Amino acid sequence: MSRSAHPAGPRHADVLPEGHYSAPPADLNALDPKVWAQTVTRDEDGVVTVGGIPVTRLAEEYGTPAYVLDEADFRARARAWRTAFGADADVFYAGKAFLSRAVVRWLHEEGLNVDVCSGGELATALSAGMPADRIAFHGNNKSVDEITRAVETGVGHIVLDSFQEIVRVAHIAQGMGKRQKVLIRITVGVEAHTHEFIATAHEDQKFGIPLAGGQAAEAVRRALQLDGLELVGIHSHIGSQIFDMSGFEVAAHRVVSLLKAVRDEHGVELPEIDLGGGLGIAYTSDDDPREPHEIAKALSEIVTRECEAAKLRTPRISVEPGRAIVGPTAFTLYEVGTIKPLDGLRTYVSVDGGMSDNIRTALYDAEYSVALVSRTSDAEPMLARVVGKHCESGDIVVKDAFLPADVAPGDLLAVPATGAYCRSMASNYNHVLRPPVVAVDGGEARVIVRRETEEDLLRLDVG
Ligand SMILES: Cc1ncc(COP(=O)(O)O)c(C=O)c1O
Ligand SMILES: N[C@@H](CCCC[NH3+])C(=O)O
Repeated sequence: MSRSAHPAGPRHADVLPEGHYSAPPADLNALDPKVWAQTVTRDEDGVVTVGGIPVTRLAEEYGTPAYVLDEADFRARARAWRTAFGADADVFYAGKAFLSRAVVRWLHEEGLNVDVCSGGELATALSAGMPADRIAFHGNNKSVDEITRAVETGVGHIVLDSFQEIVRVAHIAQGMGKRQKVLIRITVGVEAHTHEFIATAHEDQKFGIPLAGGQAAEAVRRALQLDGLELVGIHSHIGSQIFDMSGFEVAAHRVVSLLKAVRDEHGVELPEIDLGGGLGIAYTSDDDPREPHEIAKALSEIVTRECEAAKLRTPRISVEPGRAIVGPTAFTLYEVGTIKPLDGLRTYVSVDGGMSDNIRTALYDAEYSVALVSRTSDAEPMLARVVGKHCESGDIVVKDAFLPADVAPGDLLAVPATGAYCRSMASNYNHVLRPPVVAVDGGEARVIVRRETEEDLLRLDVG
């Protein structure tokens, strides 16, 4: 990542604190289209608009903090994945990134399927009308109740994550007189270049069955023997927020090698492979994401080539993008509260949310950018840290950012690229209420997930 050691921030230029920071951008009022949703722009008064609506109006109507989601952008990204993979492949949107009924309806309309990993996500997808056979069920520790519901409702497939689960799902399906379609999730032994908490294909972590030591082959052997299961394929997901395509390519290669081994041992050609999600997005201008058509081309080429070489029928490919679809489509709108300049260090700019609406900075040391969106400013750049309102010094939203030095209480700030893993990982820490998700499109805004209320909190407190 390109990080300059010496930003030219005039107010703090004498003693620069340790940490990651870039030089201030040439124009603090500019909005880099790499990190902002597609319809975001500034109007002639300098106010940022999205979907044709000024953020000042959104703040007045819906309050802050709020996640603001650009529906046209979401649909365009979903469609780009659908088109890139074509009719011979399936795109399962990873619901863990952000799931709501509106989103499920958009996905349905755009021809995507959904991957869920809990009873709650399954219920949301079903209640919004996603046909059960277009839902895949994931998870490393699915409960008996979750498996039973998944089989009962007829989900398209269940992804088996362990030897115990192979037996458990077979037993439950057989008990219902059903034969459940399943894939086996394997760990291909790839070191994905991402934060260790979100890398999932190396061996020492909780997901999947290792390819190493013949364990994946043994899992296939067992699954093929059980009446309650119809083994249709192999699944691999190497991690998340990945830019380097080589990890996906190695994973595809290893999955095809297993298909070949299965054919050689059992005479069975498994018809499907799922290569998971994980494509990275731009959180700051330093990130250069790959496009869906690039990953589609790379994956289909390698699978086709290797299957031809092995004289295997080319399997149907599916993928599970989450972040790459929803991440860039939303920003979080905050109001500035207390401002605290620390001489020789940086200025702490507090906003009315924090780690309860975006845990990613605290959890993964994630980097974000931020902009003043309620007006433009010609003031000098000021090295700032955008922090929340929680009782925790790690409650940081944007660790190192340049904001105009005249930023003041009441200004609106927006943090782009918060569509994925922000609302879905939000908490009630300090009994702060989770923000709404406001969808905007063609000059209209509507709440798709409402703001939590104190009544919501107290309803659960039955003591
Ligand atoms: C099995 C599986 N599929 C898909 C995803 C979605 O990943 P991403 O949001 O990085 O595309 C995840 C999360 O990392 C996952 O665990
Ligand atoms: N929650 C993580 C990604 C993990 C995805 C689920 N396997 C993030 O915010 O980056």
